[in-house]
Amino acid sequence: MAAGPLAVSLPVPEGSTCRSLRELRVCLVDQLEDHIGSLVEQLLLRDVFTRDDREDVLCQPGPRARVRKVLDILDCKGEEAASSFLSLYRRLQEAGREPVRQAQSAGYRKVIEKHKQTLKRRSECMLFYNTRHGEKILFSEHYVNLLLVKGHCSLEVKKHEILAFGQQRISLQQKAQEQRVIKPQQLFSDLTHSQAAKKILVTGVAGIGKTVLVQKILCDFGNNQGYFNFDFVIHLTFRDLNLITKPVSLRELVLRKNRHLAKDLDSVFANYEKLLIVLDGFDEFKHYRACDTEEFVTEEDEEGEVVQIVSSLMRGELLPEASVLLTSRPTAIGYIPIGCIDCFALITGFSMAEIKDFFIKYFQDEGLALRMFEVVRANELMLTLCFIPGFCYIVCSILRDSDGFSTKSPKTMTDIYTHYLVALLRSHTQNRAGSPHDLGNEEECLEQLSDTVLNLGRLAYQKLLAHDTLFYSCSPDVRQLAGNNLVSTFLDKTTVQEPGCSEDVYSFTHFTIQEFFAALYYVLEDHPSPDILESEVVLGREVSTGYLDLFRRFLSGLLSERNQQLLSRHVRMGRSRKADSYLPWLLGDIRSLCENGAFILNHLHCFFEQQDVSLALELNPTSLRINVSDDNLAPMDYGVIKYFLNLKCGDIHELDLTGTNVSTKSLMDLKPYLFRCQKLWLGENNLDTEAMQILAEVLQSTRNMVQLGLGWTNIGDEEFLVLAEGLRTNEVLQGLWLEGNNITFRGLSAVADFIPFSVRKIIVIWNNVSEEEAEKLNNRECFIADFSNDDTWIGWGDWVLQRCEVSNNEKLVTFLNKVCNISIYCMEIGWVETFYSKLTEMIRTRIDVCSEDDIRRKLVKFLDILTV
Ligand SMILES: Nc1ncnc2c1ncn2[C@@H]1O[C@H](COP(=O)(O)OP(=O)(O)OP(=O)(O)O)[C@@H](O)[C@H]1O
Repeated sequence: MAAGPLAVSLPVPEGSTCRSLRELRVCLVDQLEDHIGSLVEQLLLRDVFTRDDREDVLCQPGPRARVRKVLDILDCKGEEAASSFLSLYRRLQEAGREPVRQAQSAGYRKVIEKHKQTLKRRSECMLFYNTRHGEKILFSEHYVNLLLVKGHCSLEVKKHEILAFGQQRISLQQKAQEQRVIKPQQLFSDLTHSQAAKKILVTGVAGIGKTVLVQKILCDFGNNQGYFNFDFVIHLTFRDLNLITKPVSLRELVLRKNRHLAKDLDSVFANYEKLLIVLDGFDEFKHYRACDTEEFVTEEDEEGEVVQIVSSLMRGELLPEASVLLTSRPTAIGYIPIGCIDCFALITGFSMAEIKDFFIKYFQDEGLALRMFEVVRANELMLTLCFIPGFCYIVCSILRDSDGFSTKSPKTMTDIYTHYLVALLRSHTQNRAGSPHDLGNEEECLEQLSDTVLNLGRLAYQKLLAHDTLFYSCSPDVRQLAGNNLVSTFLDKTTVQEPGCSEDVYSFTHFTIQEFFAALYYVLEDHPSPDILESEVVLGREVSTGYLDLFRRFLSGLLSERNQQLLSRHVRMGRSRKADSYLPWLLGDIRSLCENGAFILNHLHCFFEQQDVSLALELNPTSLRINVSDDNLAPMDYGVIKYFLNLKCGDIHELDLTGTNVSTKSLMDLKPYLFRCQKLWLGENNLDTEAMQILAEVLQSTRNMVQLGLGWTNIGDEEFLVLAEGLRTNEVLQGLWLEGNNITFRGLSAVADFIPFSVRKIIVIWNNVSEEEAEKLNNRECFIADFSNDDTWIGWGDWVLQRCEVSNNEKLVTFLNKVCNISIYCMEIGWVETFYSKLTEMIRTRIDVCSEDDIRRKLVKFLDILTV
C-alpha cells in the first residue's frame, strides 16, 4: 500500500523523548506501518541510522515488526536519536492534518510512476564533455561522490586552496570541509529541526559537477531512492530557456519537455509543496542580470517573459511552496536575489578517494585504473587540478588515448592544460548566452573568444607579476571582465562578508590556471607590458627567482608547434614570433647551465615541454653538468631529467642530487645514467642499504666515476660496508665524501685493505670517530678526518665559490646556509680564512645588485656572520 500522510495525530507527552516513545509504542506501530520504508530512509539520511540499522529493520517480517525494530534501535541509541525521529514524526503528523487531496488517487500515483520512469530513462546515461555516438555510459556505474558543503567558504581557506599543490591541495579539500559535508538528499531535509529549505542554491566552479549532481538527483528520484518529500521533479536548464524568445506560461515551459504530464499537470501544480523544480546553469541564462525584476507571474497559466517566470519561481510568487533548486557558477550568483535563498551549498569536487574511484569507474579495469592513478599521483601538477571532476575526466581520457603518456602525445603539463582549456571553451561556449556562437558567424565567434581569452590572460599576467592571486571586484581590470559570460568558466568568485558590507573577490580556479593564462597571454600578445623575459635578458638577471617557474614551463609548452596548432583552432593566433626568439634563448641558457653547473631543473622542464628531439642536436655544451640540488624532486622532475639525459649521450660530468630527497626507487630508475657520471653528489639524502647496493653495483663496473659524494646521508657501518663491496673491483674512483655520517673507526678500518689504488681521498670528518682515531686515520694515506689537508679543502672551497657564483639569489641563500655554518671554529686554519674572505667578497657584490628586499636582508645577515 502506498504511504499517505498520517490519518490520526498522537499527542506527544512531555519529558524524556525515549520514554515518550516507549509510552506511545503501540499507537506508533499502528500509525507508522505504512510509512516505514521512507521513515527508515530519512533516518539513514540524517545519520540517525547506519546502513546496518537499516538492514536490521528491513529483514523483519512485515511492516509492523519493522516499526517495532525501529523503536527498539532508537531506544538503544538514546535521546538525540529519539528527538530526530520525533521531528520526522511531527512532519508526518502535519502532513496528516492537511486535507486529503487528489494526491491519494490511484490515477495520481500512476502519473508519478510514469514521470519517474521518464526521468529514470533520461538520466541513465552519463554525458561527458566529448562523448561520441556508441559510447553509452551508465550513470549509476560512473557517478562518483561529490563533496558538497553547506554554507560559504572563508577567504583564508580559499587562499590556501588556490596555492596548495598536489596531494596537499587534495587533502586540504577534504580537511577543511569534513565538518560540513552533506549528501545531496540533505539539501532538502530539515537538518536543524526548523523548516525544510525550499529555495536552494548549489554553486561551484566550471566542471565541478553541478549538472552531474542534478542528474544524480533526477536519477535517484526516478529510481525511488530518496526524495520522498516530492511527488514530481521538473528539470529545466537555462540553456533551453535561452531559446525561448516569446512570452510563455509556466505550464508551457514544463510541457515542452514533459508532454507525458499534459493531462495531469493541474494535479501536479495543485500539490506544489510536493514539487521540486530544478533550474540548472543560471550563469548560462541570457537574462541573468535581470532577475531582480519586480514584475511577477503568479499563476501557472499566466504568460510572461522567461525571466519573470524564473524570478517568480525563485521568489515564491509562483507556486509559493514548491521547492526550487538552482545551480550556478559562483561568478553569477550575485544576480540571484539574496532574500529568496534558504540554503546555500558549494560543490567542492573530489578528494583523493573520489579521484581514485573516478579512475576505477572510468577505466572499468581496476588494475589499469590503479596504474593510471599512480601516473597522476606521481605528477604533482596534474594531481593538483584533479579535484575538479571535469579535469579528472580530461586527464583520464588523455591517459587512455596515450597509454599513460608512454607513447603518443599529449605528454606534457601544458598539453593537458591546453586540452582542458579547449574542452571548456568548446563545451561552455556552445549555445551559451551571449556567447559568440549565437552570432552564427565563425569569424566573429573566433574574434570574441580570442578577445576574452586575451583579457583573462592579461589579468592573469599582471596579477602574477604583482604576486596576486585574489582580485577585488572594485579594481577596474576585474570590473571590465566581470560582465563577460565566458569569464565565469575560468574565474571563481567568493563573497567576503565585512562588517557593514560584502565584497566580491575573484580568483582563478587554481593558481596553476592563472600561471597558464599568464603564459597564454604572453604568447598571444605581441608586446606584453612589462615584458618579463625581455627585462630578464636586458638586465641580465632573473626578475623573480622560482616564482615564474611554472609560467616559463607553460610558456615553453604553448610556444611549441603542436600546442600552437591546437590552440589556433579555437583562438586567433598567428605563429607567434616569440617562438623564433624563445628557442635560441632557451637552448643558449641550457648550454651555459650545463657548462657552469648552475641549477637547471626548470630549464629541463621547459626543454621537455618542447617535445622536440631535434633540439638536442643543436645543443652541444662543452660539458654536461646537471645540478638539480636542494629541491625536493617529484617523479615528474626525474622524468624530465631522464628525457634530457637520453637525448644527450656521453659522459655526465656532474650530476648533483644533493638534498633532493632522492628515494631508493628513484635511484634505481636513474641507475643507467649513474654509470655515465664522473661526479655524483648524493649528499643530504637519507640513503639505506638498498641504495648503497645500487651504488656498489655502479662502482663495480663504472669506467667514469671519479668523485662520489655521500655526506650527511645518515649511513652507518652496515651501509658503508655494502658500498665498500663495490670498491673491490673499482679502478677509477678518486674521491669519496662521507662527512657527517655515523660510520665508526671499525667500519672505516674494515675497508682500508681493499681501497682501490685510484682513490686519493676519503673524507670522513664528522663521523663516529674519536679524535684519537681520527689521528690514526689521518695518518693512513687517503683518509681525511679534519680540515688540515689544505689541498683537499682549497679544492672544495673553489668548488663552493664557483657554485655560489652561478647560483641565483634564492639558491645562493640555501647554499650559504650550509657553508656559513660549517666551521667558524676552524678560522685559524689558513685556507679557511682565505675561503671566507672570498665568500664575503662574493656576497658583497651580490648585495650591491640585489633588487629583492627579502633576499638582500638575508645576504646581509650572512655578511654579518662572516665578518664577526
Ligand atoms: N560526480 C561525478 N561523477 C563522475 N563524473 C563527474 C562527476 N561530476 C562531474 N563529473 C565529470 O565532470 C564533467 C563536468 O561536470 P558538470 O558538467 O556537471 O560540471 P558543471 O559544474 O555543471 O560545469 P559548468 O559550470 O561548466 O557547466 C562531467 O561531464 C563529468 O565528466
